[in-house]
Amino acid sequence: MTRFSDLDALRAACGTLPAGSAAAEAAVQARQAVLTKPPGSLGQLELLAAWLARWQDRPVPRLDRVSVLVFAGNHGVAAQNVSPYPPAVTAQMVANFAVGGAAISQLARVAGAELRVVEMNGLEPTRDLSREPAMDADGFLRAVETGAGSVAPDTDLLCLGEMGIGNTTVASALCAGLFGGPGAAWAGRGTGLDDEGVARKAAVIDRALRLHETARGDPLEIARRLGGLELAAILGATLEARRLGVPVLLDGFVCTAAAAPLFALDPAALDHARIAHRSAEAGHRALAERLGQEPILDLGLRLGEGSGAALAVPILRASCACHAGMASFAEAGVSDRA
Ligand SMILES: O=C(O)c1ccc[n+]([C@@H]2O[C@H](COP(=O)([O-])O)[C@@H](O)[C@H]2O)c1
Ligand SMILES: Cc1cc2nc[nH]c2cc1C
Repeated sequence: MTRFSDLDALRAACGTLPAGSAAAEAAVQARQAVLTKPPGSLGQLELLAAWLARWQDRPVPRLDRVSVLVFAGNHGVAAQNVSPYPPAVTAQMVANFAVGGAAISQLARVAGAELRVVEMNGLEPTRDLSREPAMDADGFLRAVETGAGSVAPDTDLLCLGEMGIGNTTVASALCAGLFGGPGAAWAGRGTGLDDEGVARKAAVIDRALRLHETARGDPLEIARRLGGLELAAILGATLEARRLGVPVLLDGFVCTAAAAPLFALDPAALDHARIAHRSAEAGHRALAERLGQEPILDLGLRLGEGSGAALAVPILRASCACHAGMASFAEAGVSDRA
């Protein structure tokens, strides 16, 4: 079990990341070139097979064991009237996950993935980040460790998701803290705020940015002050997956923001993690661009729970099936001359 004694220990772990297998990626590219299709004609499916191979360190990638991990947490900033829903909904939805009644329950089943839900700190809220740091160092580091400790080493693909009323405010504050810009540049409707609600949310974020100004330039300190427990767990799980050779699908805006401090520390730190879909939440387009990623899907979802990540799994399964199962030109007796 990974333990981090202090923020410096975590920062050091973020500075020593495996680079993935260039040989496995090259093997996929070589095989793609002889399969019965014009070069490049499977588009993203070809690129995704190569990506999986690199991070699984397998010349023929596979998806036998796909896991969806949903971290749930509550947020002190929810007291600022930044969500249309009360924090009690977080626990109610966790109960709904347990009995299979949530969207992610169905989407994980469709994806052929195991679903696990991790309640952070008994769903006790963090402190209100517009008034004080959301977490102390110990609380932040234990949450990162919980995330890291939730990743099973034999996982072929890890889908990350979250549940937490108020956490689009947290994610927006985190983005503004990491990448700059006022609250208004990152605040969106979340679960359904009206225009007045979005303006209130932006003002709450601006207050938080002023309060935590001294943390600017220190991504982990920003994650501690302007983040949340389930976001810290997502950061920890993403980091541990890199160490274990497990490719990651990040769900929408909240998940991507949670992993973004790793990118701010090292722009290569999320090379093993793909944004599964572009959320309709306002800040997600700019965030994906900031991370240099084009999301795999764009279906207008704005749910969270890992829903977009689970939805991308069948695309990756198709990518693996074509790569492993297609015939070569020689095997099929098809002319490879254009
Ligand atoms: O991640 C996203 O793209 C996303 C966009 C809109 C809403 N959510 C979900 O909605 C909840 C947070 O919304 P809110 O309005 O309470 O801040 C939380 O449970 C998230 O999973 C998530
Ligand atoms: C009902 C509901 C379901 C959710 N799933 C993720 N965030 C959510 C927020 C609400 C309000």
